[in-house]
Amino acid sequence: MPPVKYQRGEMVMGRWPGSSLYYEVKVLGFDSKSESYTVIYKDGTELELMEQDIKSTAGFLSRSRSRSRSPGRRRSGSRSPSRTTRGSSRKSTALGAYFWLLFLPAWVLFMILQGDLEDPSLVNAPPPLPSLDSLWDYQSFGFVVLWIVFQALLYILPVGKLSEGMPLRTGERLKYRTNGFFALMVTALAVAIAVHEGVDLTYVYNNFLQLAVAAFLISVLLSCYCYGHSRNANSEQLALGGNSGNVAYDFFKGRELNPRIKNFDLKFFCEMRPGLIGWCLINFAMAVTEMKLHNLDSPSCSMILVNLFQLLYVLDGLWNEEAILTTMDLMHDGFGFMLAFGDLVWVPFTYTLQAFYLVNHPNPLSPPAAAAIVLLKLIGFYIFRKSNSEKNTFRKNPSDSKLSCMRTIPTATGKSLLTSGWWGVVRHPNYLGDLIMALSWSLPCGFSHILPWYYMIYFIILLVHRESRDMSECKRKYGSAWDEYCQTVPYRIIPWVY
Ligand SMILES: NC(=O)C1=CN([C@@H]2O[C@H](COP(=O)(O)OP(=O)(O)OC[C@H]3O[C@@H](n4cnc5c(N)ncnc54)[C@H](OP(=O)(O)O)[C@@H]3O)[C@@H](O)[C@H]2O)C=CC1
Ligand SMILES: CC(C)CCC[C@@H](C)[C@H]1CC=C2C3=C(CC[C@@]21C)[C@@]1(C)CC[C@H](O)C(C)(C)[C@@H]1CC3
Repeated sequence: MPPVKYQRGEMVMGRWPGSSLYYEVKVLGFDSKSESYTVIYKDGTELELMEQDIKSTAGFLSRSRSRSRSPGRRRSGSRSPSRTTRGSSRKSTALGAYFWLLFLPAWVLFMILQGDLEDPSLVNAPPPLPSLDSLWDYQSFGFVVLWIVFQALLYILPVGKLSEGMPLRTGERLKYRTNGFFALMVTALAVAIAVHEGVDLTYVYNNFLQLAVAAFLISVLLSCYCYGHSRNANSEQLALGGNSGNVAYDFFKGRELNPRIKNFDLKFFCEMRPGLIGWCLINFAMAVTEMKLHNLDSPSCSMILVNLFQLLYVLDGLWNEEAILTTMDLMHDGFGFMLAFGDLVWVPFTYTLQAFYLVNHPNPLSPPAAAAIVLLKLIGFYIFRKSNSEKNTFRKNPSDSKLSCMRTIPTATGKSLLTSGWWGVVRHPNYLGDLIMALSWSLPCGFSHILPWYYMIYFIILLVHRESRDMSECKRKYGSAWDEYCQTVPYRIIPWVY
């Protein structure tokens, strides 16, 4: 056996995988079987490196001093060592951010205006633009602020469990008040009382655009606040992806991983409360509007299905609120415009488009068609729930007795990867279940227009992109163990297809 060149605890220069950049790392150990060193970077990333990817610090520094930044502080897009490539990739990253900052709000505006048309066919696109002053309404803004404050009050109530998040780079675990289900129940009660007292929910349908504009303004203010807040954050509190140094890009992606006002976690709150619960309230308001507009005694079958399916999705998310703590957004993404806008505008005002569409575009369903759609929803829900629960239980306690018969692959980080159960079928079984459910949400709206299929199309793009992002992230984290997992489980989302 060759002698071990670098000793445990020694500071050396480690090559960042896939690049020719070297950073200062600490040697944690040597595995004689794979002949690789486990090293830890300054930002807490642990990787396995071969000897040829390591250089002694003394020899290296004399040659190049300037390359010793930790990867966490690297400019994004700087994987290539060449200056010109770095410059141009930073420029395109910034351009991309400007594009999304303009495109996303414009897209929501387009969808709402298009959905409002009597015939929302693409041949009638683009819809006429409303006047600027008709977009702003004090009352709508007031309602949105009230809604968020109400949800924030429910969130801080000392009711429900205090759950621990995944360990941060510092090893610290943040605490989260997981009382989302309670918040939904109290909100449902408050809405029931309001309707009983004569509050007219058709207001939501009639002022849908103004409410969306108000939520958009709040998301912009919130993103600005978070960007400012991140200026006081230390490097360990910053997300790995949102610190390129380019203002537009960092504003969009979010610099700080877990911005908090005392114990109030802005990312967790926004992702799980105002938008998600607002989605159910808006759907319900659409059902009420449909009844009023068409003089119905009850909402149409399609409207009931869309309402119940999406309500089940939100109920499930809030019931298993703790599981969000092991998702990519909570563990890795910064909180910036993308998530603030996504949570406060995108979710409540575009995920409700099917219900919004059905108000003026009824689609009668035969009982067998309705039964088939319900069955599809249940299959999707089963796969989604089982796979998310398997992963969450495993991440919380890998030796949980419920998982004793599961096969796993160990990784250098100490975490293992599940290779049986749903995670042995495809690499993202939770996405598969989610996509089947998305299909069941669009089917009740029929095939006359593409608008109610928008969610399905968007969701395929989102999840395919998320999957490849997660793949690179896992490859970075787990190295060869991830390759082994990919060989064992060759399909990404759909068995034998993709
Ligand atoms: N309705 C909507 O708009 C959206 C819904 N979603 C849903 O949210 C849920 C969460 O999604 P998301 O955060 O994207 O991804 P996942 O919940 O799938 O989390 C991915 C992480 O899981 C861990 N992991 C991957 N493979 C394995 C394995 N074999 N064994 C154990 N752990 C593994 C890795 O993290 P690590 O190893 O570090 O623990 C990986 O980074 C999904 O159900 C998705 O469908 C997502 C986006 C939008
Ligand atoms: C604006 C962009 C184009 C896209 C923004 C994406 C966000 C809207 C989504 C990113 C991950 C999400 C999750 C849920 C809602 C949508 C966002 C915020 C989720 C809370 C929905 C309910 C589920 O049960 C869940 C698993 C808890 C979801 C977690 C991810």
